[in-house]
Amino acid sequence: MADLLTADAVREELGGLSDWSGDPTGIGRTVQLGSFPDAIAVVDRVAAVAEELDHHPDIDIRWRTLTFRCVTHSAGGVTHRDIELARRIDDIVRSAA
Ligand SMILES: C[C@H](O)[C@H](O)[C@H]1CNC2=NC(N)=NC(=O)C2=N1
Repeated sequence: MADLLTADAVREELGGLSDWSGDPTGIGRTVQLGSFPDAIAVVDRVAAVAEELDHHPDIDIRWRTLTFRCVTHSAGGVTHRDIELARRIDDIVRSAA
């Protein structure tokens, strides 16, 4: 489960995550919400999912723009846990947009 994905595997997974970019050192996406409270609400929902998965994204908050970065810190790179977290973040962003 904590196995590092190869560069090819990361590229392949990114093919199914059209808003994400990255490489084996990490994947990320940026999203702009309608307001600062809307952005914080998304962060709050992502926090709940991160706790559920016991896997946490790095989050940069700038007014209503959020940047998520997913990397498995303990493994030192991207694993399937990051891909799953990215999909769950997309679900939340989609329902907030
Ligand atoms: C003990 C617990 O599993 C951890 O320390 C988790 C928590 N969330 C985590 N999130 C991420 N992104 N990488 C980790 O290595 C990590 N470790």
